[in-house]
Amino acid sequence: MSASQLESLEKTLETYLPPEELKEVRRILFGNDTKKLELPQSAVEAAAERNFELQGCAFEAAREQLRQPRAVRVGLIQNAIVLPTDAPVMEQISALHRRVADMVEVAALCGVNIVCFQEAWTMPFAFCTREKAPWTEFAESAEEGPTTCFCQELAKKYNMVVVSPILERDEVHGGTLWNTAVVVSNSGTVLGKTRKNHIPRVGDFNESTYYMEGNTGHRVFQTQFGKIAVNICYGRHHPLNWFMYSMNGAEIIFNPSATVGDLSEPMWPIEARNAAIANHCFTCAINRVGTEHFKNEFTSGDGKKAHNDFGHFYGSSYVAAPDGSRSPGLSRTRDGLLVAELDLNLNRQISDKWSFKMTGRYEMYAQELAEAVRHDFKPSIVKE
Ligand SMILES: NC(=O)NCCC(=O)O
Repeated sequence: MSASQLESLEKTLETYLPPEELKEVRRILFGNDTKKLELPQSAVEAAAERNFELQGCAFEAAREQLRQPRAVRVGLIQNAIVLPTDAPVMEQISALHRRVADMVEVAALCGVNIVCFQEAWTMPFAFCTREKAPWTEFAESAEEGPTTCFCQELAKKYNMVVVSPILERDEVHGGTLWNTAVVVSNSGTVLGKTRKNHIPRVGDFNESTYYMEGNTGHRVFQTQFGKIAVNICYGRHHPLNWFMYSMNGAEIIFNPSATVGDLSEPMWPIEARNAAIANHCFTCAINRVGTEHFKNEFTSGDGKKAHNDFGHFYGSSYVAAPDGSRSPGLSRTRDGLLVAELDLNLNRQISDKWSFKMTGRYEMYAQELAEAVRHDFKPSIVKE
């Protein structure tokens, strides 16, 4: 069986394990079971008609005496590109707008409050080619570009916060390019933008040809539905990156990504989940699906043969909670919408239980880190 044929880990476990064993395996692998979220029949039918997977689950928290539950519904959208990578740029963008609009409409039927798309969602993930044309033409203004205007319409129409990760062109700073997530409030105004802090230089992910390390720090966006942050793709390998969003108060951290099986699949289920545990918050990891073919061959700089594709983007988008539980993953092969209801009260409940924010020795780390980044740093090693 090829990597792109396996539907999902959960489906394989369900197919082959007897029910009692499956329950135990699920408990050990995935933590407390999430509740299945009943979704409207109209949404289920629309998803089937539009050929994408729809899953719903709920993370519950204990009832408290002084606080009401703080239920918020997030929607994670994963999708394949619609047109071939050599179709005209504007046609590719418009086709993706139409596809995602169809999926957001279903998210609205499911009562989603905050929706997040995958990294660089308006384009093929062409950074592997290291060619500038035509890929830089996909870049748009974060404030006024056609994609942001499109998201503003969706946000207003559905009273939904929209997190839209795009390739940004910043005309204020000489037309520079950035890997940026635009956060559009449910009122339709652009709340702000946040840029990818870390650039991969691994395998075919050589994105430094296109944009620089982000300069927006670890900002958190206060929305009507909670405080959110966006840790874009490769940032998920950096525990301190998650940590700093959490330090600024993030209750939900989205991780819009583009990554392939050969490179990262065993790490995928662990990293965002571990971040949720370590930072007492919810995390939402989103990855695109499909295999994208490029006209011109490129090499990975590893002595192997040149090729025309990255390999298989394995989807598997999921939500993780601060108690270590997680949602089922979306398919490895199909477009999908995951609707998860999160009771944000769980963050403080788990924080009160495990107290990582109290037991963390931040002053000590800060002091030692400040020393470690100096050019004349001497590692603290005790020798005989
Ligand atoms: N887009 C991106 O940052 N990909 C890097 C590969 C990975 O982090 O798995």
